[in-house]
Amino acid sequence: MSKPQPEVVAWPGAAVSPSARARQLLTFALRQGLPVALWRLPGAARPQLCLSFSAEAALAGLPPALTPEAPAGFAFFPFRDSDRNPALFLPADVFWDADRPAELLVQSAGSGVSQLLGFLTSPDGLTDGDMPWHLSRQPLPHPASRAEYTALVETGVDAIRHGQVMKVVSSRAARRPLPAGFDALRAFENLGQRYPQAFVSLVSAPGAGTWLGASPEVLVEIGADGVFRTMALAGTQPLTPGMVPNQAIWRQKEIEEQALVSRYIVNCFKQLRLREYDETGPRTTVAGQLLHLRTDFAVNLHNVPFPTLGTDMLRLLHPTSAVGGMPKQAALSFLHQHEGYDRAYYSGFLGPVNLPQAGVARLFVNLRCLQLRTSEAVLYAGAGLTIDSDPEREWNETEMKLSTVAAALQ
Ligand SMILES: C=C(O[C@H]1C=CC=C(C(=O)O)[C@@H]1O)C(=O)O
Repeated sequence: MSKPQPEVVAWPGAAVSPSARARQLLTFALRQGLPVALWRLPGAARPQLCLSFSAEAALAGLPPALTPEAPAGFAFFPFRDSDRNPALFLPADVFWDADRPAELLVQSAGSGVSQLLGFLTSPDGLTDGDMPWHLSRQPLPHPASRAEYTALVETGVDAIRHGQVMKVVSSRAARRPLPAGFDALRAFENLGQRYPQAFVSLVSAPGAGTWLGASPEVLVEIGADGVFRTMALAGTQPLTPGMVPNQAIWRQKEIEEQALVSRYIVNCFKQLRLREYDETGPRTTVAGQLLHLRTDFAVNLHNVPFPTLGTDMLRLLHPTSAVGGMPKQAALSFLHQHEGYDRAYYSGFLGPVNLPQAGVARLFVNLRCLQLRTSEAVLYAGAGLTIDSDPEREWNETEMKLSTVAAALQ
């Protein structure tokens, strides 16, 4: 049976700016206690939004299927699936694209749609104060002090030296007060301007809270061109003034750290017995004020008949060794035992599936992100450890990574 096709409905209210329309849609969702996601794809000028009429329907359990027949919506997946951090897939009951601001794509006419259209007809003057962002009910994560993080790095290097793991990505949370008059939508727009090549997102959902981020890392992409893509992104150094990115020099530590991520991806292809992939890199890539090493992997699905490749690879890849480590299970147990806080949705994945076009999926690793709480933000960052890691350098690296999203708090 074919999927029901969404209907185009004209925006019922005044012809205000795309930003004001996004605020109206967000406000409607939040006041109704519904999940909502707003995102701006890398290189795109304007954002897109997806809203679900039921919070329960967004509780997914499994990673999404990435086939054209699968439901359209927005995936929001934690680092580890648990009752505390449920795996979400926000069905696209309403989809809005700021490139076509006067149109709403609705899945089926019903009471949710009538309420939304009623609200949009007379939304009254809205400000951020009117936006009751969803807040996580989980305890605030413990922010690691410099001494605690240093001890974690030392324990990680020891575990590598003793052969328990080859690589592990140790991370930490940091808490920052929200500035007076903080407006999450403006912060999202600000991140979009600062980081044109990032996947910028603002997701608010019951149970998960509200998350804002600017990710540089594709987890799985199936493009309109029928090409499956993923990347191995690791190794970090600052982009200093006057530096030419493709002349950056990398130490053996970063080369090895990134090569392990590439090897992990190649192993996932091997598990699926797929040999026909293209591998390009590693090359230096810019992510805000940072440089990383990146290898791109691509499979042309027109030439390789493998309809479930996206779904299968997503399930094998997450969490990659760019956020967990190698071997995967040993690294994850190390983190569970020693990291000392709940990553929640940091280093999970997120992005649109079959939205708006069936067969297209864009999933990113949830990096360079923060979680909103009542009067503060929780920021997250990690750094890949190898046998050559130096605790002070790793602390500085997490500081640099935190400053990517901290820019939204200025
Ligand atoms: C884990 C993070 O980054 C990953 C992606 C790129 C470079 C990384 C690194 O150099 O350690 C990490 O693997 C993070 O930003 O929190």
